[in-house]
Amino acid sequence: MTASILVTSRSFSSGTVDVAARLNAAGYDVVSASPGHEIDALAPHLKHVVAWIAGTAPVTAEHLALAPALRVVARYGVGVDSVDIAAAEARGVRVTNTPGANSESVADLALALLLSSLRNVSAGDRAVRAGDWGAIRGREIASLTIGVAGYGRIGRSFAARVVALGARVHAFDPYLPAGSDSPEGVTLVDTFDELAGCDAVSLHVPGGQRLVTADWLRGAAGTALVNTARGDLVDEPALAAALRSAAVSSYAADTLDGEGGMHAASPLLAADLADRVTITPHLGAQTVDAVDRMGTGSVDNVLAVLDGIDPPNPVRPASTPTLGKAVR
Ligand SMILES: O=C(O)CC[C@@H](O)C(=O)O
Repeated sequence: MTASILVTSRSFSSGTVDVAARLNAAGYDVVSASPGHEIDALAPHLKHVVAWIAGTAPVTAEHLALAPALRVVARYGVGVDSVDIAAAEARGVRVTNTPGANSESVADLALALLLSSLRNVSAGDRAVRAGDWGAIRGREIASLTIGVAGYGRIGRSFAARVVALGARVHAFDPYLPAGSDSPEGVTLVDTFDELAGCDAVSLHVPGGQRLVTADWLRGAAGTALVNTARGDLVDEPALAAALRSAAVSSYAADTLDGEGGMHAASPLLAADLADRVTITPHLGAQTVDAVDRMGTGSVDNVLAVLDGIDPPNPVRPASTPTLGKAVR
């Protein structure tokens, strides 16, 4: 019987590179299943598969227990907050990801969301459709100090973009070695709290932790908040209150807590916040360019593990840092 590889990422076969053909050529069947990772939908496949190319939905100990032949969970993307890495390790299942594959794409979207917020693009579109051609005032990006939480690959790419447009950046990343240098226009700060005073803040840190809490929001003064990372970084009820009190001027995010199923109940989707809240359906990595790199990278990882060699991008528990309070 041919061994099977399970694919649950949303866009695996939609790039310009035929990544499934590489798996077939190596002698594996490719089975696609629900990106929501519902146990009932996945259980019949998990029984047989030797590898799983996974999207952003959780990969839990329960899934892993149903997959006796599984040798590798390859995240199609970067974030591994969705994978129970300890449970995988305990079962001898390797976990891999594709670092850098979507950095430029996510940084582009973060900039798009920031500019959209600053210039009221969504609110303007809604106004026109409602028959209103009035003026809505925004801010120039070059007049702003922008906080960047997480100064890794994506944070740096985003910072470079806004500095090129004339903004100043304050970046926070506790994993930078003390005394690290930063490029012109970027000042490294010591705490996430220091970013609350910035005109805008963009989040580029791993999920599984709460950074934007009611406490942090008390320090905000009209901040435009952008989140292309993970929905659980934000206390959504507290943020909805901060938007209503104008402590936060806008929220533009590519993610919601419980996205892909539970997100419809988010307090951030309330009708009275619609002009100041913009949400996109996790599009950050969904470019032709990033899809090709994530597909190629995840296939490289899977084939290496199945060939019995070290994958190019292994993930270990110690390489998943946290900055805020854990939420799981
Ligand atoms: O769209 C995807 O599957 C990638 C998601 C992205 O957040 C990542 O973890 O790299």
